Amino acid sequence: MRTAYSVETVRAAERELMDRLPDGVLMQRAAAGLAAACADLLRRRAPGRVYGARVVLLVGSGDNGGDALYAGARLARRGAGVAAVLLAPGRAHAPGLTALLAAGGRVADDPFDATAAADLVIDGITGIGGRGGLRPDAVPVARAARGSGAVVVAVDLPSGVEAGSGEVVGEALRADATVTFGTYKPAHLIDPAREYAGAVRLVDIGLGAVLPSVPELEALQHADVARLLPVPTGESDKYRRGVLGIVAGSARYPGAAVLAVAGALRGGAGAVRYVGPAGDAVIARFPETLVHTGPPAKAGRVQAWVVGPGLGDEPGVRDAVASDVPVLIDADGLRGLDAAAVRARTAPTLLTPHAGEAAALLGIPREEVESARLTSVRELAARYGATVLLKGSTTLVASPDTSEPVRANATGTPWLATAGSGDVLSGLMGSLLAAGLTALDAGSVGAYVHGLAGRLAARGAPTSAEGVAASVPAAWRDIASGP
Ligand SMILES: NC(=O)C1=CN([C@@H]2O[C@H](COP(=O)(O)OP(=O)(O)OC[C@H]3O[C@@H](n4cnc5c(N)ncnc54)[C@H](OP(=O)(O)O)[C@@H]3O)[C@@H](O)[C@H]2O)[C@@H](O)CC1
Ligand SMILES: [K+]
Repeated sequence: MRTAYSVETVRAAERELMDRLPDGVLMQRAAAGLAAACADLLRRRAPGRVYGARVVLLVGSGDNGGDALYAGARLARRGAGVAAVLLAPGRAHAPGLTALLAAGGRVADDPFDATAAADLVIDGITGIGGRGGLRPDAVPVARAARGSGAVVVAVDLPSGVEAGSGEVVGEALRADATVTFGTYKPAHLIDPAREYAGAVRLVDIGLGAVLPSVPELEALQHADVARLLPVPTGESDKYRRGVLGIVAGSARYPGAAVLAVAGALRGGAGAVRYVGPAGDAVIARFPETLVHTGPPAKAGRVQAWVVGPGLGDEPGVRDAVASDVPVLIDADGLRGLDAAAVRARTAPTLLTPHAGEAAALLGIPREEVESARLTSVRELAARYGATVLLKGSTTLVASPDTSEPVRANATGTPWLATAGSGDVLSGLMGSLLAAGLTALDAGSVGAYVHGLAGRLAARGAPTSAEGVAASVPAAWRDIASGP
């Protein structure tokens, strides 16, 4: 599990730890880890060593620049040629600068000449103290660094991203790798910032001992998902594995029903009951489906419902919402959803909007959701008293219980942005709900498996929703077989 804490929590923990340690110890730990990571990266590039490599430090006015200066001093002591570009010359971290100069480093005469010749650039412009994207004076230098062909290593965070939300307002410096300290921050797990960070390495500075036990955000990894995937036992029959009811499809969109059923069957449901007007299309593709044409309430026993994919104006949402089993509501099911009725439910509810649907539910413009995804998913969960999965390049899943961390999933691929892929995801998560996973687990495990299936189906080329569904077993096997 990767866990992330808010900037406020990180700062409080750092204060507590600093009180127990001699001055400067934390920054030295950070700089040592940063220098070691940079040395690794230099060794992987021609000429394959630290000695003689050209390293440029981009140094802002805070401690993030201090980390860069001390790491630069360590690399200079190992024979690298280190030049510091001071973006706020009078305010650069003074002891760090002294250490760099004492180790044989220098201040760059011209930032553009220095970056053009660099093998490696260490971005120490801003870390958790940065606000509002790169400032205008930093932008040309950052662009020159990015365009230089040097490896760019971000200190703690790519400068210009919002540490606590993963937003990027204005310009940020895209890194090949990021070295962070003590704990991940939300920006390492949430797009678009996550994407700016490149490969993230976490350096232990002893913060774990003083961080609260519950993080703000977490991202499941293979081993976590493997533990949560339902596995049938000798005693399992179809009811124990979970019967999922699906209310989906319409005369106009029969395919959505077929794809939701495809996702559900690959998600391990013991049986799938389909309710709606697309029964013929469903049976033609999946003859094992139990088809029902009346209202959902009369369809027979299920352990969970999925309602909404391709539903158009077909009825059925109210029946599912009124049921006493877990319900997943997606797509057309979310239109005009009655918040009071959802809040009154006694069994778990999982809402799975994309940004546009989330915006409609919140009554705000889509761009506002896109730019504040963490806040939006939490707000929706609170308003509806439901678990909410907000789709996107990083999917976020929030429980209405605010003591639970929000889950972030980044296994997806842009190739998943294809018609019907969301219908497959609904069925898959519905199966997991029917198998007894909590809404938070069903949402985050479903998103993880679906994202991986998308990658396996695409392998760098376009794929279809059917292809994604067909790749779910391979993704499942990959996860279950361990790291
Ligand atoms: N605390 C610890 O124990 C440890 C902390 N560590 C390290 O400290 C970092 C946090 O340091 P920090 O708090 O000094 O803030 P930091 O990220 O350097 O930036 C703030 C400075 O930048 C400025 N500035 C703001 N926005 C800007 C912008 N858009 N563009 C340009 N400039 C901007 C702002 O100045 P001002 O607004 O006054 O002009 C302010 O001076 C953390 O990320 C980690 O790397 C590690 O050593 C481990 C131990
Ligand atoms: K940085």
